Amino acid sequence: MTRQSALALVPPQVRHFIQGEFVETAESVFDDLDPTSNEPLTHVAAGDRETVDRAFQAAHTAFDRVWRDMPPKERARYLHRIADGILADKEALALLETLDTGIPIRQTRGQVERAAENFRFFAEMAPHITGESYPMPPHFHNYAIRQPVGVAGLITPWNTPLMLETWKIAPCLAAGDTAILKPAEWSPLTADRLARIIQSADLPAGVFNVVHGLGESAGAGLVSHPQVPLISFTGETTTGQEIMRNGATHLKRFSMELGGKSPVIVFEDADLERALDATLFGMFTLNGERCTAGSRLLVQETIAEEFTRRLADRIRRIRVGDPFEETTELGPLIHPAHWERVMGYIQLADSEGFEVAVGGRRPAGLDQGNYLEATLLTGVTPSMRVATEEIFGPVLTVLRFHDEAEAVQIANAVRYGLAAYIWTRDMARATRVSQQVESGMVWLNSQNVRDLRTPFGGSKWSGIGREGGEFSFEFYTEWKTVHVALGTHGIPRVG
Ligand SMILES: NC(=O)C1=CN([C@@H]2O[C@H](COP(=O)(O)OP(=O)(O)OC[C@H]3O[C@@H](n4cnc5c(N)ncnc54)[C@H](O)[C@@H]3O)[C@@H](O)[C@H]2O)C=CC1
Ligand SMILES: O=C(O)/C=C/C=C(\O)C(=O)O
Repeated sequence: MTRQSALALVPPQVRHFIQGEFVETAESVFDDLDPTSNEPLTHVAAGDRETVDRAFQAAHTAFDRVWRDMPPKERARYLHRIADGILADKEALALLETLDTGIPIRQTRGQVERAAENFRFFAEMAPHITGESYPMPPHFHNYAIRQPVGVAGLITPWNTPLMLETWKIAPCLAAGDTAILKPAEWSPLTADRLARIIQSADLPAGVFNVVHGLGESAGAGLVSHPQVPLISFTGETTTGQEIMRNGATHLKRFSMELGGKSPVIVFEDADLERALDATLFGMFTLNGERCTAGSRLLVQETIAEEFTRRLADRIRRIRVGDPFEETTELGPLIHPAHWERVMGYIQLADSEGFEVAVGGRRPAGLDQGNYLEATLLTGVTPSMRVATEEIFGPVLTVLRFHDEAEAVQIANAVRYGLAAYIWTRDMARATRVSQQVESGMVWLNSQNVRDLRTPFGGSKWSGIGREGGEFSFEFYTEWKTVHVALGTHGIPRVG
């Protein structure tokens, strides 16, 4: 029933949204696939450099004529209207997100609420973008203001797409910039629905635009556009590297939210029941396709056997199946190519020497689509590929450590540095380890609970810059310093 309702919401073709309209273009199209069957759901316009430039002209004009100089409170009113529109359309958005990504419906509902909250949060911040004052009596009063920069290119991935898109669009618009969103090609449906909501909110034409298409054409077109000064990117580290190379010619400003291989460190004195719940939640929700997933479990050797046994029991009970069923906990992965990639890691068991303790196969009875059992890999050592590379699927690797020093050493032995989760009742140790671990974010005795005011992002190969609260505005605005002479004090004479 819900699946039928979702199918009824799919447009016959997903089109670009430019200058407040869904536009017809003569370009080619590509298929958007249903992850439960890999049958096409619809066709999507494949934007190119020309489409990007058309969107740029719209966004640039709107920036210049309407948005940059609109009082922030008025901008905020539009953002609140968009949040209202998202909430009013919550079930449709959740259905489309589940249809497109395979994320279970109970989880996509939460993601839609977070998308609305992203708009509310930045709407409330918009009037509070302040400057700095530097009095220099008696001759000068200097001050610095933050101004919008221009047209921002927002390039987003396919995992939890609506939430991640709105996490960029909301601060971008709140800051006074205009936007061109390039959604991921594997999950374009909620971006399309969001454009309809934004159209109904009467946002001035051109302030928000969507160019669909492949990374190498539409995405690359945005990155190489000479007049788009900002690129906010979330996606794979290797893509981020390419984007930085391609954007270097025009000295773009980048925000980079990249991959992760985050450790969950469980010490023997931890509240093991809660640590178990949090490990399962952090790894297996969003189908394991979560940038901050705690995908490397580091357990102290004294409790490793018992903890791993309990973990394995719970992982066997994870309900894999139709993402529209309310009881489903793990749906199909996004795309057959991604399924192959994740399976490729599991198939390294013999050559690398680890054990597939739970899962690792297509579940019985789910022959179509990209289903995979929740998987636990044991006997993993720190240098194995499954311990160092991002798998980005429902695959948890378990490693053992002897003491605190070894835990930190293993935690830091990867290129990534997005998140870390530490479980211990010894707060002195928790504090020490949180300071030594190389990651942008740490959660102590907690799962990934979000506070939108805090800096979100990664160190090392997990990113450059931070999103969230004031940190988003650091990216979407430019400081300008103004020096004001207060009198006619002497100027050193030259010539
Ligand atoms: N640090 C963070 O906050 C987050 C990071 N991610 C990361 O995203 C990845 C999964 O997402 P994917 O969609 O597979 O990433 P991806 O890097 O393949 O694609 C992301 C976006 O970049 C576009 N793109 C690809 N090549 C491009 C190019 N040459 N120029 C411009 N745009 C290009 C794609 O079309 C897509 O819209 C994982 O590595 C995950 O860890 C995902 C969510 C949050
Ligand atoms: O909460 C955020 O702002 C971002 C979260 C990102 C993920 O959970 C993800 O990409 O999986």
